[in-house]
Amino acid sequence: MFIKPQSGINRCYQYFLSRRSITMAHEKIKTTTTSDKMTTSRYPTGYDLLLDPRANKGTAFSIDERQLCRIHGLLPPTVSTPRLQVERFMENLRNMPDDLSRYISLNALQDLNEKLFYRVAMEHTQEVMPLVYTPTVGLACQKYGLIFSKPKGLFISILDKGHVYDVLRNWPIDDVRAVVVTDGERILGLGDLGCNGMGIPVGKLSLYTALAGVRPQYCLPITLDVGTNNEHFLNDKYYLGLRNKRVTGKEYDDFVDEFMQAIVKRFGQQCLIQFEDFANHNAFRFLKKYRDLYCTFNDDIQGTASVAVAGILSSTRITGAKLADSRFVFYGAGEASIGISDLLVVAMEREGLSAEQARKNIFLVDSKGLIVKNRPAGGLSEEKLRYAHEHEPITNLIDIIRTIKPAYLIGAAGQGPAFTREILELMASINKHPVIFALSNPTSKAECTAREAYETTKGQCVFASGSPFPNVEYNGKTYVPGQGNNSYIFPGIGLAIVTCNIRHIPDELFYLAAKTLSEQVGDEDLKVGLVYPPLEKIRDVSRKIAVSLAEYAYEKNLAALYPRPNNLEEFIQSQQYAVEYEDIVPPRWDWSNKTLAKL
Ligand SMILES: NC(=O)C1=CN([C@@H]2O[C@H](COP(=O)(O)OP(=O)(O)OC[C@H]3O[C@@H](n4cnc5c(N)ncnc54)[C@H](OP(=O)(O)O)[C@@H]3O)[C@@H](O)[C@H]2O)C=CC1
Ligand SMILES: CC(=O)C(=O)O
Ligand SMILES: [Mg+2]
Repeated sequence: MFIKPQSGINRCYQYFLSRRSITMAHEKIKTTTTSDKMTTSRYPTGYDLLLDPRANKGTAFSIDERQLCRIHGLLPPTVSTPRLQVERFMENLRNMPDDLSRYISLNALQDLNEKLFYRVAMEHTQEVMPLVYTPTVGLACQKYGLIFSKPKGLFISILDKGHVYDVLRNWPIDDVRAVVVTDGERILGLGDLGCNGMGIPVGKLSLYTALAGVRPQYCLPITLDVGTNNEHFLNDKYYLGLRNKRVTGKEYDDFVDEFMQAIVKRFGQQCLIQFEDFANHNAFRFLKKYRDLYCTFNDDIQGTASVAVAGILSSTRITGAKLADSRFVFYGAGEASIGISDLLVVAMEREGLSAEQARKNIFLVDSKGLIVKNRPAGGLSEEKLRYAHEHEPITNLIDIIRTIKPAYLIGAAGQGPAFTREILELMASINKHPVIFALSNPTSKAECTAREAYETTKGQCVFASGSPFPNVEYNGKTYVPGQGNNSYIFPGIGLAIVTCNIRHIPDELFYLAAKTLSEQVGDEDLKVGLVYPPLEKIRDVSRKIAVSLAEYAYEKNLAALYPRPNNLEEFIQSQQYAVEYEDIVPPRWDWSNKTLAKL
């Protein structure tokens, strides 16, 4: 496959892409066959086979395969089982000095042997997820200029304006079905990390595969580099992005427009475009602008809404209270909090309230205090205005809680510890089972820790957090904090979309996903405090979410895969990525053509 050179892209990079395109071309042949066997005709042989992450099995190649593929002697003589390979890798991983080293090592494994990487991630999800995702991915983004090794996605810069499609053509796979895109302006709660934000789409798409079984070849991480306002990076010699302040206004908007159109031209209308970690002032605008034109959603607004509402629905099984009778205080009034509030309104409507009545139960707090109609500082966006109360202004969170007396306190401000001992005690004095969600990421930005929440409320609270916390032993009981993170939602949504070609993503899908997720929480989970299913079940949970979304999509004529599979669950399961290595068999002699047959 020939790749047209792009000006400004160095030759090594071109060389890498052309090598990878050969690999991917092989991959394409493989995915269009029903056979589960690899033949030597479809994969590189010799040393090149060991450099192809999709085909490489490392020490698990059998002796026959080694001889057939001319790699005999390139590996030590003992053949490992995949199980032993996983154990060996985990042993090494655990011996590493810190989490950033572990992140780098996992990244390297993904580049070397993709199946082994996903086997490790699937069999050790609890241990590996915090390394490829929050919190470690936050640190990895901050250090991206130092640790970047091989491209895992596309960097499209504002200098490519007018040629975005040409850059997309450099991606060597045509059948891309899911793109996660960021412009790096609001990476977790860490702010503007510019081009270094690439770690986020890469991590999110790894979870598409590890948590839902979306095939990795369908996934494409993209960073739009329009500059950064982060002075630290502008002065950092290792920073890899453009060294200019962010381009804004019409030029930026036109660039994003061009990007959206180019994705459709390159990969088709059904290609999912997940917006991730755009700053507030762009996230809501783009969602409104593109939601009816493209197969797109904003994970920070809609995915987060879905996971939080799932946790809220589960929490009612512990508290016994109806949502309609509960008050909610959100610390933070941005993408996450507004998204959750809007979906919460839908949930309360299902309990019989009108939208207006539901909004009366929801109180948002932003950097200027409680959101009220007669705010002296003014400046309420359209989204905030929906939740503005007729109330006197209050600026202090503890005073707000004292006045509102909420059952739920949900943190998504990205400001770090804000739920003080006094606040947690106050919540416990108002409620038998206060619900405390500390959703901000990474861990350093969480509003409180799991231990602080359980200990201060004497084990009475229902707790979840955006980044994981270890179990807490308190008063002879083990509490298991759930991870209220959109990673419970977006992989299942992605799986439904890529398998059933869902063209469009209405809000209802996020409510459905929340309900389906909450229904997967068992009584035994609730007993230890979990409002989400345990991570070990995540692949099944994601599939269940995908099935319920696909059913809805077929009902509403939104799915383009025809004919509709009779059994959606079986069909979706059959499409999930398998980590088992494929056997390599010699090409068969085709007697009719007297040639070596290609399967
Ligand atoms: N667990 C999960 O799945 C997810 C977690 N998050 C996390 O949530 C956090 C926020 O993300 P997002 O909503 O997208 O960000 P936004 O920038 O959209 O919103 C941040 C909000 O916090 C408010 N805020 C800032 N400082 C304070 C303060 N001192 N007191 C009260 N409010 C304050 C801002 O106020 P103002 O409007 O006045 O500027 C704004 O409303 C991040 O840490 C992110 O990682 C996000 C998505 C998913
Ligand atoms: C989880 C996530 O999407 C965020 O913190 O931005
Ligand atoms: Mg995000």
